[in-house]
Amino acid sequence: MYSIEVKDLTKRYGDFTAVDHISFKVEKGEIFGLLGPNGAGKTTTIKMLTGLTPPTEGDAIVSGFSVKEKPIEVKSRIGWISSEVILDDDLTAWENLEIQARLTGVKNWKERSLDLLKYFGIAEFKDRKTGKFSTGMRKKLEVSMALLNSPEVIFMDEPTIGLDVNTRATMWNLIREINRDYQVTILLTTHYMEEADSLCSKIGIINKGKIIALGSPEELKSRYGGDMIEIELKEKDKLKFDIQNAIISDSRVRIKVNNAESSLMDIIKAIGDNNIKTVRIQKSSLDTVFINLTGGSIEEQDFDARKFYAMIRRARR
Ligand SMILES: Nc1ncnc2c1ncn2[C@@H]1O[C@H](COP(=O)(O)OP(=O)(O)OP(=O)(O)O)[C@@H](O)[C@H]1O
Repeated sequence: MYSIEVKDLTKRYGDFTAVDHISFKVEKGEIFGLLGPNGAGKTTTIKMLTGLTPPTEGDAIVSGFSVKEKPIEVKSRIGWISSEVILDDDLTAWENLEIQARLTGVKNWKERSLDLLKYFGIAEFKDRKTGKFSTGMRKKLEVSMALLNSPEVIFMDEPTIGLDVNTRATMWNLIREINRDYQVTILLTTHYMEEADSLCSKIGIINKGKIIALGSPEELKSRYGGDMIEIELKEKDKLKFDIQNAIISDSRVRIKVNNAESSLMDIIKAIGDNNIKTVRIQKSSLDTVFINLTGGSIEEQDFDARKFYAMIRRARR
């Protein structure tokens, strides 16, 4: 049984195709990750799946309703957590919950809110203004708000972007716990490989509006993975020959191999150990999957996004 069925979903802005005929299914109770770099089309996909923007072509059935034909029914049955600020800092946690209840038409919101605040261990702070909340508490409140209408599916757009390592770990636990305890299906977007790898039972890798690979993290790694040897050269001009499967950018050479340990000595000999500054081995990961599929890494393509979100965080303080 599926909570989400996406078929040829497409969004065009004028001549530009932001999301290009994507199709995938998310089983009930699954944590599905849409993994891709900045500008890949993740937010646009979430906006279509949550009924916020209509698709140009294709459709998706979310919680039994078409996002194209019945966006209001979809909206009332789902939870949504965006990467942007959604709490009103001048209001208390309780007041934020009340607004959410009114927006989503939840009748028994007081009882449900208290249960959720207790579940997340923040009930004692319910009358405190959220401006005084720590980032971890804010995340717990945001998740409580998304669960208020007892949704079958929760959408999370970049749920841990800009969070420090500890808060990110807290958020990962929250996601696993609500998936287990509230049996909620979760579709999250991320550009963090380790996040998709650790949390998601199934991943769709999205790049330039297209899903380029679909499967469990293990399936993707065994199908498209491989080890990566990364060598930093002392002088890049001295590299006078071609190395098979090498990606060269400035003084950095990345070489895809089946097994790093068994290929390393030959590669070092070929480059010449007097021209090598550092050597790093990366075992098969979703990063190598992405590099193998696109020729570049997600991190490199995401430089601007991270700067942008760091700026938002600074502005928020
Ligand atoms: N309203 C819009 N009008 C025109 N182009 C848009 C609009 N919204 C998004 N785009 C473009 O569509 C592409 C996909 O954007 P989207 O925000 O979905 O990407 P993303 O994968 O979520 O990346 P990010 O991590 O930056 O949010 C980008 O090139 C973006 O500039």
